[in-house]
Amino acid sequence: MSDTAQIIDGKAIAKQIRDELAVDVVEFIQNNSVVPCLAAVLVGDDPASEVYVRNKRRACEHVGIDSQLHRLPADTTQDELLDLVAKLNKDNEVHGILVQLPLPAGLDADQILLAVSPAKDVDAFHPTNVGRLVQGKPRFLPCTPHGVMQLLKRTGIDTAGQHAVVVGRSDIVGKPLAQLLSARGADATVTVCHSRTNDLPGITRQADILIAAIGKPEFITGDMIKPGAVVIDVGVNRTDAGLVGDVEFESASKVASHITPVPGGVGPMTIAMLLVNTLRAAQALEQ
Ligand SMILES: NC(=O)C1=CN([C@@H]2O[C@H](COP(=O)(O)OP(=O)(O)OC[C@H]3O[C@@H](n4cnc5c(N)ncnc54)[C@H](OP(=O)(O)O)[C@@H]3O)[C@@H](O)[C@H]2O)C=CC1
Ligand SMILES: Nc1nc(=O)c2c([nH]1)NC[C@@H]1CN(c3ccc(C(=O)N[C@@H](CCC(=O)O)C(=O)O)cc3)C=[N+]21
Ligand SMILES: [Mg+2]
Repeated sequence: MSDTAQIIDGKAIAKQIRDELAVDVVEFIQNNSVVPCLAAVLVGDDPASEVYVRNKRRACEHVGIDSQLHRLPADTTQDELLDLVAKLNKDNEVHGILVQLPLPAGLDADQILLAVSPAKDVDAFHPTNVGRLVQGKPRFLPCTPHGVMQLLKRTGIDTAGQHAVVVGRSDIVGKPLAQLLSARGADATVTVCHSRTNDLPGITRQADILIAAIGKPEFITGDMIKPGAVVIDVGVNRTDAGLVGDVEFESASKVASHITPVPGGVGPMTIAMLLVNTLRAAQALEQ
């Protein structure tokens, strides 16, 4: 076995997906005389959110999808935000709606996400879309989990029968990813870990596929990884040393067979899958 893992190049794979999508967008525009459009809602001035929203809009532009940015001040009220969402729901020019999280303190994210029309819910955060996913009848796949599945698929990693360990159980990443990995077709055997898990290293060392979605810089170290495992790092943590994942890349890459870098791993895939969902929303709404 080699002592250096193969790097899974999320940036390159995301570009490949965007290039494929750009062709479909052209065809959609020719057939419908309508340009797919994503509306992003950004409340307050969280610097990380600014970066993500800027990246999302740039990616839209590259594939021929229109984007709108609705900026609201940090002191926006729940009713003002609900009004904007209602307006976007009704707007026939808008196919996808994304309310950037986290929302400033005082706003109730659950109520806002519930107000987004499920047909325009390109994040797949609405309870209807979450329920459809769990029932195996998804309309949209959640972007980050779908991005992870595409990374595995396009790297030629077969998940069937493999033990996938997901560290993290958030609604955005851990939970839906466990769902996708264990779904018929993907067929992994999934263990979900969290902050109350006993003997985490003992469990992560059993993983054929280890996914870190924790939000703690370099938390997963090489000694927690089974030799030859595939390691997917979802974490994005800003530290004094720059942007790092939830995996200590240096030690992990000596043990793993494949590993995603941060940046340039899962992050660009999340954005690519958002664009895929926006075209899908436009196709369903315009047909
Ligand atoms: N690349 C991308 O596109 C995206 C990246 N991210 C990044 O992924 C990371 C996770 O995000 P998100 O899921 O939203 O985070 P959350 O904070 O919502 O969830 C973190 C999860 O990690 C678990 N956890 C925390 N500490 C430990 C520990 N010591 N041992 C085991 N489990 C632990 C928590 O457990 P418990 O439930 O018990 O609290 C929780 O389930 C972040 O770095 C975020 O920035 C997020 C979205 C997209
Ligand atoms: N409604 C909503 N939908 C989301 O999908 C959503 C959200 N809210 N809130 C925050 C998280 C986080 N997230 C990322 C998207 C892109 C990168 C990304 O592009 N990362 C680059 C680096 C970017 C940088 O330099 O900061 C990379 O990893 O290479 C990271 C994280 C989406 N999220
Ligand atoms: Mg990344």
